[in-house]
Amino acid sequence: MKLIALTGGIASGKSTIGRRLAELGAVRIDADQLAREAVAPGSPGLERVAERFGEGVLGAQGELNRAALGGIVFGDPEALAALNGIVHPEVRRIADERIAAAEADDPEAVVVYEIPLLVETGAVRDSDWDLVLVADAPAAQRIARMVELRGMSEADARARIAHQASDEDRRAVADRIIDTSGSEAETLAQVDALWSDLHSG
Ligand SMILES: CC(C)(COP(=O)(O)OP(=O)(O)OC[C@H]1O[C@@H](n2cnc3c(N)ncnc32)[C@H](O)[C@@H]1O)[C@@H](O)C(=O)NCCC(=O)NCCS
Ligand SMILES: Nc1ncnc2c1ncn2[C@@H]1O[C@H](COP(=O)(O)OP(=O)(O)OP(=O)(O)O)[C@@H](O)[C@H]1O
Repeated sequence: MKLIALTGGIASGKSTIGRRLAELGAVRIDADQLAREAVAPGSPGLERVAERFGEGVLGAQGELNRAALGGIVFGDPEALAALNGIVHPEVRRIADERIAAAEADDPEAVVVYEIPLLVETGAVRDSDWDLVLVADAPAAQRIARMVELRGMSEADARARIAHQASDEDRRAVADRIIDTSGSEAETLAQVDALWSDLHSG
């Protein structure tokens, strides 16, 4: 098995790269999705979140009210650390389970773990990555994408970026960088080249 960590700042093209790798045959695991599973309705994770942050973070159907919880934790580092302490170990546990299952299914599998907060959560040190892959485009371009493609305000887009690790910090842990500042076709061509490198020698 080859285990790849895929990270990048917001709107840097991670999902575009992850989807292409999956089309080429990789097993794709998405940390954001696992973080949602960790606090799914009825999960022990959600129960702990409600104990810590109060019933006000639950919706009418007992589901997580993400906006309410976001309002509490983004702006209160202690609260965010408490939330991370509940969610991240669970994400890690599920990820390890999925990675082991992929390897059991195919010992030659390429597994791509898409994790936006690879640097921020310290996960870059936690696992034995065969390759750390970083999607990289200038912040100004990513802001333009968030504004034009997602209808976000420029101020919101800037605030999201300001909360994340810096491009320099991500580049410092990269084994390979995909430059996503060009066209989407240029991004995909770099992914295809990476895939053939993975399978040669
Ligand atoms: C607080 C929550 C419920 C808010 O949900 P919401 O859907 O409103 O926002 P979303 O998850 O899209 O996050 C928005 C942005 O905040 C940043 N962010 C999210 N979680 C974290 C975190 N733990 N630390 C730092 N930044 C974070 C990211 O840059 C992200 O792009 C949610 O972010 C959450 O559960 N976070 C903790 C779990 C986590 O770390 N998730 C990230 C994947 S491991
Ligand atoms: N060269 C490029 N490479 C990748 N994506 C591009 C490129 N040019 C434009 N885009 C567009 O930029 C947007 C961001 O891409 P994507 O969703 O893959 O990013 P992401 O890093 O997964 O985002 P998020 O952090 O918000 O999950 C998409 O709408 C994509 O079509």
